[in-house]
Amino acid sequence: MRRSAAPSQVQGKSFKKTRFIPPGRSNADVSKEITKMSPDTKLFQCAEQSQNDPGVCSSNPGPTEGIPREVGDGTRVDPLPPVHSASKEITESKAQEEEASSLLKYFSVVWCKASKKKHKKWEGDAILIVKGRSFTLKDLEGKDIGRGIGYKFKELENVEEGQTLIIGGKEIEILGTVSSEDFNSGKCFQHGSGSPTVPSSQAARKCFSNPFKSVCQSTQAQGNRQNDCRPRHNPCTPNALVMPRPDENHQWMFNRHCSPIVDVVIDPHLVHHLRPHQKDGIIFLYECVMGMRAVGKCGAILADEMGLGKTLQCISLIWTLQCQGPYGGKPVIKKTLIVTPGSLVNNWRKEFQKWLGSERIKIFTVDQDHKVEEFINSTFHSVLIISYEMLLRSLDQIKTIPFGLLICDEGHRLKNSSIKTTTALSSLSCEKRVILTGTPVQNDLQEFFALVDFVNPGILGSLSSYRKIYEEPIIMSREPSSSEEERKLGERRATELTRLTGRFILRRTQEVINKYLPPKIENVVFCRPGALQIELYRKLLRSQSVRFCLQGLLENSAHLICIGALKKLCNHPCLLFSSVKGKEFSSSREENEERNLCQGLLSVFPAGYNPLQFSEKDSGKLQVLVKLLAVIHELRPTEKVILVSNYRQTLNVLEEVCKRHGYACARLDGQTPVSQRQQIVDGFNSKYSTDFIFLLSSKAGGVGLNLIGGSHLILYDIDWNPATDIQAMSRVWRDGQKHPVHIYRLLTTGTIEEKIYQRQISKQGLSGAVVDLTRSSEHIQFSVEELKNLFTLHENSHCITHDLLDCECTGDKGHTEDASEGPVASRQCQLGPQKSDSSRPLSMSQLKQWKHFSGDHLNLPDPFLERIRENVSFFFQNITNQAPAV
Ligand SMILES: Nc1ncnc2c1ncn2[C@@H]1O[C@H](COP(=O)(O)OP(=O)(O)OP(=O)(O)O)[C@@H](O)[C@H]1O
Ligand SMILES: [Mg+2]
Repeated sequence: MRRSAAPSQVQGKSFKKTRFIPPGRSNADVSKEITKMSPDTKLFQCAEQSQNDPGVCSSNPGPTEGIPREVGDGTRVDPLPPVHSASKEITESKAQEEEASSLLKYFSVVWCKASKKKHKKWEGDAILIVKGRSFTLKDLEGKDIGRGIGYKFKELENVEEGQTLIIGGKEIEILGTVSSEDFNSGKCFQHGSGSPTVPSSQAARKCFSNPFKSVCQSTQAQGNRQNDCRPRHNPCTPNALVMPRPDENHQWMFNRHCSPIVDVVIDPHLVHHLRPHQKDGIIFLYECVMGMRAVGKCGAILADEMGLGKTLQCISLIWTLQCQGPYGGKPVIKKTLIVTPGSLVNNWRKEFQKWLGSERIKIFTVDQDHKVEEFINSTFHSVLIISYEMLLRSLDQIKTIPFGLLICDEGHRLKNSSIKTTTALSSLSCEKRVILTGTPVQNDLQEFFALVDFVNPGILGSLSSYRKIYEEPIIMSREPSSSEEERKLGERRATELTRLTGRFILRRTQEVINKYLPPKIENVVFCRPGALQIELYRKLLRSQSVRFCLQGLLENSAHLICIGALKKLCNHPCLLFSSVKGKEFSSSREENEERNLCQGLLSVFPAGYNPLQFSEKDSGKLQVLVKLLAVIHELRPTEKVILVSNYRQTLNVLEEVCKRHGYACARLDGQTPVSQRQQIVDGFNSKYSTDFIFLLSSKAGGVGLNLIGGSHLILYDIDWNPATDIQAMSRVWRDGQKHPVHIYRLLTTGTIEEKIYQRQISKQGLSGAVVDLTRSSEHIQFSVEELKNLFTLHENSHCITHDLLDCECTGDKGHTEDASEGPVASRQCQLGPQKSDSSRPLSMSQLKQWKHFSGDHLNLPDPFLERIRENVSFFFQNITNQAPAV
């Protein structure tokens, strides 16, 4: 050991007698500290040579003094300490050198600035990493707060528990060793995140075998309390769903008045309806919000796939917590706040009514006529349902209400901690927070942090520590250039992050309810473009704007205008015509550019063309649509159709088609007042409805709606973002649907629509992180190569998507690729490989396994497809659940 560097020699005797008052220790410990400090206190040199201990550096001059060096990550290190004489260095054995390089130890330490002050306090915890002949000191946020290299192996090897050292101007005390397992997983950095007090709900449930025996023992002492502490529902009935009882830790923390423990039992009226996964989900939610899964944290993320009944699970939780509690039977909460997209406010009310009737619980929904004040003044309403928009407007009032539980429906919108809504909701004092989302939450590590930190603030530390401890190592490990060591560290950190957050995130996939659902027949239909469409398409591709785009000469969003024009043309040429005719006086730059682009096309339209009297023959897809509607109407007169487009103008065209053919229709788009939306949905779902068609703008109202009144869903156009389409498709194939569900995705053969579809299902589209409803196409970047591909019309192919699949068939035999051909490609979650997930977009190789036929195929297996074949060049079809009797 370097005696020359001992504090007694460097800093004089006063330092030797330094008295520490470490946080949380009694004065009795101080004498021990002193003994530890001297003479064994070791002095190390470090990167963070503090200004106030110059003596450390200069006390022992040596050969390398004054030459700054760099450590691995480029950090400049102060001059190496003159630790040993040159001759000693030379005599160090080679074997020792080798030993040194394999030395790797981790210690938990406390630290404070080294000073001569009498009364010092430890300033924080840290992790000391001793590696080879160097050390690094990291705070619990993962930040380096000290480092140094070039020590003698022996010095570092002998570091042990209880020692007090000075390194880089910091005084540290070694508290204990940290296993490499705990370091690699990042566990040693976790503070305050708590560990599960209940390992699993299964284990917890075991202790219920005889609830009356141990629970609520009616001793004399409990006397009058006996009646209060009986479970609200009998936990002994065969189907009783009993919540896990709190363990001793929980009781110690929350049962301050030593009330008797009472079983919390879900209302049998609800249990009767619950699916098995919903029962598990309710136990999960209960454990989370009661703080039984992570000490001191009461949040949960329920990320079940769309249609799994997240609403019912929450209603069960609310109803239970508002009436019952484990301590003396006292209700855990009094009031609940549910925040949801505007179009779902009334859906929530309906679901409450559906499952609990109107007497058990009083719901208050905020709208134009019903303000938050009414809820504040009401004594009998206990649940407030409000839209995100209204919440922002009434935040000050909402803050005054002591909500016990906060539920954020479609909560993936809180993924950005800096947006207004997240800030507003975070400012509420309510600790029990639940996020509901059907969208996977683990695809982006920063968004993941925001959601987790919202429900359980601080559980992953600060954002900067999260980045250092999890995000950076995980991302680094996925770089092709990462070392073996980096790869392993990243994997371990990812595993640990999953373990840590897995306690309060639950996701189940569609498969769990498949058996309760009717068959689903999905079709991708490639429609031949009409003659006018082809002519206009060619002309558009030859336009100056497109040529400039391909030469990279146009700025900003010019390519988006060209893409927009092509998409309109695919829907119907009349939409292009209207872009010129309807907008002569537009002041917006985009509209002007679009008008200029389309102006040159007018000569292609027949003289006297009137867009309002459009012909169905001018659009391949519209022709297919008209025939499809006719055959559904004819073969399934009692069934109804949802017709989806992303554009209001297209919905206008489709509405006009409905009128022409005498089909009654309902419509919901971005302009439909929020207050009317549920009524429109209910009207359509009702068996008394005379509407045959529901026109839906997927962007406006797709999320969360139940449109089980319809069993045929036609996606008229395609969005860049597969999540938009997946959301729309999930509206019909869900609990309550009685008929086999038919889904038709219409694409115009050889055009940009096929390219968008390919992008949706190819790796490129997926790695662009578009599996997310809140991302819009404006953020998609295109290379010139990609634009060239987008701006090409393939006139001679039946289906360029099929051509890309490398499938050997010619589309004439109803070909299906052997499903055993290999693993199906899917997007990797940043936390590691995921289970199959039906809300993820289809991949190319999955598509290859679908049945596929060319339009010329002789025996189409489906009467609906048979009727439209004349205008169709290719079909893909996939049937989930058993084959329907079509
Ligand atoms: N156990 C059940 N039995 C019958 N119907 C159910 C059951 N659970 C839920 N449902 C019904 O299933 C439909 C879908 O439920 P819900 O709207 O809660 O889905 P979700 O999980 O919120 O989906 P999304 O992510 O699309 O919002 C609703 O009509 C609901 O009433
Ligand atoms: Mg929902």
